[in-house]
Amino acid sequence: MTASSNSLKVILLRHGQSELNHENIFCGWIDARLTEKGKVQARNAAKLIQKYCRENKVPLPQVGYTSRLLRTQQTMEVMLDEMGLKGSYEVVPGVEWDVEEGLDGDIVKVLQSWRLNERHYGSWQGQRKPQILKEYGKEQYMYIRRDYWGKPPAADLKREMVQETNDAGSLTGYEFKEPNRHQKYGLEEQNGVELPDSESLRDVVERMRPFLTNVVLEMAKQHNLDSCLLVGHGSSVRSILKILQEISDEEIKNVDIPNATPLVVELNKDTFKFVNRYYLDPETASIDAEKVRQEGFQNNP
Ligand SMILES: O=C(O)[C@H](O)COP(=O)(O)O
Repeated sequence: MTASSNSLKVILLRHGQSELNHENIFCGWIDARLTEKGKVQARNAAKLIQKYCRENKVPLPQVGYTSRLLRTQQTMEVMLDEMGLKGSYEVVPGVEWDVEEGLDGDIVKVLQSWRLNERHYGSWQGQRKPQILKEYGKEQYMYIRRDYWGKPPAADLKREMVQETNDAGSLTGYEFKEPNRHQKYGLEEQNGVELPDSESLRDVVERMRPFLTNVVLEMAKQHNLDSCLLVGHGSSVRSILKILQEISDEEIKNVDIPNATPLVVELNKDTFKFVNRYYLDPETASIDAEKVRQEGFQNNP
């Protein structure tokens, strides 16, 4: 794909396959790690980005973004390693960042925000998708997974989520639980951030928008960036696309995001208006996106 000149290339991708993706279990804010396949996917994504940047004379990203969840950080680490780059990681608890801070040419500044986290899947987190499908039926299952307003039942934070140090088995029948929030999100708590116990896609768009506007696009403007690299999740990438491309509430229902295939969103450098969007491996993306949509309807992938 030939990039248009003088546009900002937001290189977006969902993390590589995680342990829970592999098990067909709803993950959300559970801090799953990448599988070996997920790491290989991340390495391949880096090679696609290097090829794209070389062929289009686009500088490799100087700024990167991940969520606060391990699977996006691991994906970023593998990709930067593959590109021969070093990353300097910093958590941004709010929606302000000193965009005038200089960039070090040899180091990629990687900002990490809870606002890039996957949607919170509420009480569905840790549950097997085929089981939830059976319990809720196809219509409700897909409404909650893909409709803009679909929202899972809230997690009982008093039980599933506070993972004490000696977590002797699950009190809720869950095999997996979120990490203890006071440990994982201490910075956010100190900044008075209220973290969710269940989210619709709309909720994700609302918490994503200020970070995109005040940090991601401001950084691009301040440093006249040609590209930036953002590693998110299925629903957080859908939210970013909805905002940048102004996709309707109806149309976003049909968007599924595959693991680890880079998606370039080109924006006008002056107005940040949407110009174009394309996968760097469209065939693989189309096949894998359909597999994502079908999760739960078949046994483990
Ligand atoms: O959090 C997860 O389990 C997945 O990223 C959600 O996947 P889905 O929204 O495609 O079911």
